[in-house]
Amino acid sequence: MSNFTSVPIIDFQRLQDPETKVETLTQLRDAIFLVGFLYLTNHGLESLTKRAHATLPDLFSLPSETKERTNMINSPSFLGYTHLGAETTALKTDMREQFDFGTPNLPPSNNQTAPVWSRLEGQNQYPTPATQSLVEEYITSFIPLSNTFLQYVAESLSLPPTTFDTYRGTMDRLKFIKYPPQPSSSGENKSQGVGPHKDSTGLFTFLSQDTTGGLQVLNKRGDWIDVPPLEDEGALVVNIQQGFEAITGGVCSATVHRVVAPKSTTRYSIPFFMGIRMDLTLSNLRDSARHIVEKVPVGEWSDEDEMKRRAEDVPSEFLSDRFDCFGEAYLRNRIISHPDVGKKWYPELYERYSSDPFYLY
Ligand SMILES: O=C(O)CCC(=O)C(=O)O
Ligand SMILES: [Fe+2]
Repeated sequence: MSNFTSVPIIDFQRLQDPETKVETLTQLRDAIFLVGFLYLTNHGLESLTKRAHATLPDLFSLPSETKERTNMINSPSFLGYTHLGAETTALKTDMREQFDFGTPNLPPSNNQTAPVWSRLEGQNQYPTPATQSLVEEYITSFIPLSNTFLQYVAESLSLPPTTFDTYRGTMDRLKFIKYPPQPSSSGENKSQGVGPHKDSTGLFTFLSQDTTGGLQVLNKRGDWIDVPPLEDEGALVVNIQQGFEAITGGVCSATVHRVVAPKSTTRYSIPFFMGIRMDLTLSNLRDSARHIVEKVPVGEWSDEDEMKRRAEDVPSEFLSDRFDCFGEAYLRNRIISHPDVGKKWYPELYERYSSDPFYLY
């Protein structure tokens, strides 16, 4: 990551228009290489995201018994409701409330010998039928957008458009999040909406945020850079996840980000997390990294050595030999973020991960 001071804007229509495509692919490549975050405008799903946001105040105002009936504690797949204060990031409590959903109607895995992480793909818990239809429509609409985007990313790196298609997982994730206001008097401990992290469940995240603000990304100098809502309210914030970082050997790194809790208004956001194949092993990842990195032209980069170094020794937990495959690293992330759920469904892994400092951050 370089010392960027703002997040670039990529116009999706200009990527699709043959007249402007080449120029926009260059902007996309710079956003991917240098920042790891971008705004995506004119993507065509603006009315859907607007409609989804309009439902969130009522959804979160449902009686707590209704929300609690869908508590994530019921789900070995970490799908469902998380009340305020039940999630931890970077060892601190996040001041947010949320519903996690996954791609609906996946075939159930009945295989007794399936690896433990295959339980991450499971059934949703819906608080209302209206939420179910909204979630189904939302995920079904974001799958083609994210797939097309992934092909443009490949093209922007001078790779064939389908280069990353085989890494695509079967389950994407969607979250509806509420950040209630935390007045300054509530103390330093409560200013964390979500703590510093890299997204860890897949390839790219597509986030729809409201007009409140609070999302920040970390540049190489260690400065937190604001990612404010744009005047174009339909813009999505897109960022690289650890899965994409791993398959590109760190050439495209996942940028650390956080949300500072709002002081006086409620903030809502909706991230869609594009899934990655969970059976990828460390050697698959290393091979793909080598194969992809070799082809990415670094010539125009001002600092070729920096690029090579990143490609070789990126500190990605998904390239760590502590984990056999991506699904295992992903499961560890879920267990650390939602310790109560982890303890219930995966007691041995919970013990291992929570007693070894390596696993905690
Ligand atoms: O709410 C946001 O703006 C970001 C949320 C986020 O980073 C996450 O849930 O991974
Ligand atoms: Fe995130």
